[in-house]
This record gives sequence, structure tokens and C-alpha cells, in this order.
Amino acid sequence: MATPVIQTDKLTKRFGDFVATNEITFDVQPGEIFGFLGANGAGKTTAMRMLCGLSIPSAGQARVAGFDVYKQTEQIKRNIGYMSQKFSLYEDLTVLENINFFGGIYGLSNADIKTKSEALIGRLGLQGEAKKLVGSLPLGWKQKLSFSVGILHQPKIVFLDEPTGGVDPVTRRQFWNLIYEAAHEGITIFVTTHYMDEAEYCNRISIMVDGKIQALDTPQALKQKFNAASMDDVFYQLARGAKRSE
Ligand SMILES: Nc1ncnc2c1ncn2[C@@H]1O[C@H](COP(=O)(O)OP(=O)(O)OP(=O)(O)O)[C@@H](O)[C@H]1O
Repeated sequence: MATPVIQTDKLTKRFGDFVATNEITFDVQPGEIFGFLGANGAGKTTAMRMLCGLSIPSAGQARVAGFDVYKQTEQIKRNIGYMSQKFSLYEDLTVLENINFFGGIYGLSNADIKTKSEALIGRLGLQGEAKKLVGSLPLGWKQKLSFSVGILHQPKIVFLDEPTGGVDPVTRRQFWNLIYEAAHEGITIFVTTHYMDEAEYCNRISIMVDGKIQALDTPQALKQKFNAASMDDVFYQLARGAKRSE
């Protein structure tokens, strides 16, 4: 088997006495679409921030794209894409300006940025919008653009924190087509979502409850194990006892 792109061993984050992420251990394989599920407050964002090199763990180990989350956070940031819940493009720049700006941040050459931006705009069907301010686009388009910009530098892994919140099912489906294309090109996808139909699209899923991973397997295997008709049902069986969910 190939070396995992994410490896964690008892990864933990405490805020004072509160253990937000509690000894989580798992691997993610190259090219995998890995769903990171859990109720509100389960500790997903906290874990993801540690894996992205944005927050130093309290205990445990993790390597991301081969780099250590304590000592090599800059290398991690160069090898990943990250799309947070909070929309991250500049609303007061145009579509093209955002692509140019982030391409520059990622260290791409001008020629590379030009080729990639034309391909990106074509793929998203944004030819008519290239010179419009991003703030004027519908939310679903912004999310698709944000994802595409987040993988402009062809990172090894892209972390998506609830990337499709607040958009309709058709737009979510289009977003998932982009995810599949990226995975097909070899980019590993690490995604949190509250939508159980999206969980079904993942190769494997972990489900966190109150800071701990309580289940991890393919959607099919989880449904069998919990004798459940749907992922909704699996999730409910695991998360109904959660103390932290609102
Ligand atoms: N900086 C912080 N200081 C104190 N507590 C924090 C901090 N960040 C997160 N927490 C707490 O840690 C717990 C886990 O939060 P986290 O945001 O990781 O959950 P989540 O699973 O991503 O939830 P959601 O689905 O609502 O985004 C929550 O109870 C939260 O209040």
C-alpha cells in the first residue's frame, strides 16, 4: 500500500481543561475522498486546523503530506489547499483578479497562472463573469470558484470545511463533480459535511462524537455494521448520545 498522505496517532487538542479533539488516530490514502463527519462541536474544525498546520496540537502525532504538524507547518501549508467554512476569496476583487492573486501567493509563474485561469474559467463556465466582482456572484458559484482556486497549485491534499453549506442540492451536486475531478487527478480530498447524501459520495468516512472518532469505514461497511438503511441512520445512532451537539 502507498504511504498515507495523512497519518495521525492519538492527536489531541485541549483548550484549558476542555479536550476538543481527543486522541484521534487514522490514516488517509493518496487520492482518497475522506469524509470527516460529526455533530456540531464534535471537534472536526479543531482537528482540521491542526492537520493544516494552523494550530499546534496539545499531544499526539500527525504527518500531513509527509511533514510533521509540530515542526514543519510551513511545508504543510505549501502542499495543501484549504477551504474554510468562512468564504475565503476577496469579494471586492473580480474573478480573474482573485485567480491572479492566489496564483501569485501559491508561487505560480505568470504564464502558469494564465493557462490555469483560462482552464478554470472554462471548466466552471464563468467566461461571462471573469471580470465581475466575486461579491456579486451567487453563493454556489463562489464556493465552486473558491474550491478551484484552492487547488490551483495542485496540492497533494485539499481540506474542505463544510464547503457546500447553504446551497441547493443541484449546486452541491455540481460541486461534488469538481471534487471527483480533483480526486481523479490524484488530489486527496478531506471534507467535513453535515449532509449525509454527501457522506455517501466519500470513499471512507470517520464519525466523531464529543472529540473522539467512534466509527471509520466505507459508507457501505458502516451501514452493514450498524444495520442501517442510510448514512443518516448510522450518524443518528452514533451522534444521538453526544453531549456537545446543540
Ligand atoms: N479556541 C477555542 N477555545 C475554546 N474552545 C474552543 C476553541 N475552538 C473550539 N473550541 C470548542 O471545541 C469544541 C469543538 O469545536 P469545533 O469547532 O472543532 O467543532 P466542529 O466539530 O467543527 O463543529 P461544527 O460542526 O459546529 O463546525 C467546541 O465545543 C468548541 O466550542
